[in-house]
Amino acid sequence: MVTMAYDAVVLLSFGGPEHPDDVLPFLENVTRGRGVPPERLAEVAEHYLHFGGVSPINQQCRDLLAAMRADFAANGIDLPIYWGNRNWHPMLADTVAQMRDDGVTRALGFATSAYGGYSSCRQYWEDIGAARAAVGPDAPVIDKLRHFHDHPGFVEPHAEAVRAALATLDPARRATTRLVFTAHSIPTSMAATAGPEGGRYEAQLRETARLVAAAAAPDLEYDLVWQSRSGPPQVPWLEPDVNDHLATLPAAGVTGVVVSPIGFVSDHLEVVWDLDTEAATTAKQLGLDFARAGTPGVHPRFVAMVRELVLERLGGPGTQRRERLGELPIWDTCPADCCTAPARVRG
Ligand SMILES: CC1=C(CCC(=O)O)c2cc3nc(cc4[nH]c(cc5[nH]c(cc1n2)c(C)c5CCC(=O)O)c(CCC(=O)O)c4C)C(CCC(=O)O)=C3C
Ligand SMILES: [Fe+2]
Repeated sequence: MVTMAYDAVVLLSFGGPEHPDDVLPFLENVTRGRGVPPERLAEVAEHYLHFGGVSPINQQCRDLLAAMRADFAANGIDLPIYWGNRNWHPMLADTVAQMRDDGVTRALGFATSAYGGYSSCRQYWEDIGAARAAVGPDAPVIDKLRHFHDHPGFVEPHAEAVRAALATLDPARRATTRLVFTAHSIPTSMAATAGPEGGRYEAQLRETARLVAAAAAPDLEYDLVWQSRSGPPQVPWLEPDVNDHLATLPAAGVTGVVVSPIGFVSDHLEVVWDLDTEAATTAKQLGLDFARAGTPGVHPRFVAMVRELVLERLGGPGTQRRERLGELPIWDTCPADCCTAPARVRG
C-alpha cells in the first residue's frame, strides 16, 4: 500500500448549460471581461439552443467520473472523486466547500484539458485559487495534475479513433485522404505566453499531432489547424481556421479528410457543432469525403491514464514514472508566471 499524500481527487472542467434558461448566464460566465462581441455571443447561444439548450459536456463529465470511480476501485485506489466546473454548476467553489465539509485536506485536480496555455491550464489554477479563497482558510489544498498531451492514454485513443474514421472512407481513395487535426484557436498573444518560454500550446499540439498520425496512419499527410475562433475580429487568433483550410485541399489533389479534434478530450458542443455541423458542411460543398474522428471520452485507456497521473504523484515505490511518448519538457507544478493571460485578453 502506498502512502497517500493526498486524500481526494477532483475533476476540473469547463461546464456547460443543461437547460435553455442556463444558456445566457453560462455564456456571461464564460465571457465576463473578455471582450467577446455581442454578435458572437448571440451566434454561440444559437448553437446551444439548436441542441435544446443542453451542452453534452456535463453528462460527459458524469460519465468520466463514473468510469474513474470504477477504475480506481478496481485498482485498489481508495480516494473519493469530486467534480467542479469553471463556468456552470456544479461550480468549483461549491465542490471545494463540500470537500472541506467532508474533511478533505489535500486533493489532486484532473483538468479536462491536456495542454498548456491560459484557457487550458493557468485558468484552472486560477479557478482553484478563487474557489479556495471563497471557502476560506480551511479549504483543502488542490494540486493540479500535469499536462498529458503526449501520454499514451491520450495519444492511443485518439489514434484508434483516427483509424476507425479512416475505415469508414473508401479505401481506394486512401492515398488522397488527408488527416486534419484541430484544436481550439486562441488569440496569438495568448499563444505567445503559453508555457515558460511561450508557444507551448502550439508546440504541444504539434507533438500530439505527430504522435497520433504516426500511430494511426504513418502513410498519410497531416495538418494542424484551428477551430471555434471567438473574440473581436480585429484581435488576431491562431490560423488557419479548419473551414478555410478545407477549401485549399481539393486544389492540392486531396479527395477526403479525417478530422481529428486532438485539442479536446470529449465530443462537447464545439466538436459537435463546429466540426460535425459546420466543417462537415464545408467539406460536402467542396466535394471532399469527410469523417470525424472521436475523442477519448471514457475510453478505458484514457481512464487508466487519469489513474496513472494520480499514481505519479502519490509517492512510494514504482509510482513516480512519467508515462509519455514525446520530448517536450514536462513538469508537475507550473511556475507562477507561466501561461499568464495577456492583458488584452483579460479585458
Ligand atoms: C483553449 C480553449 C479550450 C480547450 C481547453 C479546455 O477545454 O479548457 C476551450 C474549450 C471550451 N470552450 C467551450 C465553450 C466556449 N468557449 C468560449 C470562448 C473561448 N474559448 C477559448 C479557448 C478555449 N476554449 C477562448 C480563448 C475564448 C474567448 C474567451 C476567453 O478569453 O475565455 C465561449 C464563448 C463564446 C464563443 O465561443 O465566443 C464558449 C461558449 C467549451 C464548452 C463546450 C460545451 O459547452 O460543450 C469548451 C470545452
Ligand atoms: Fe472555449
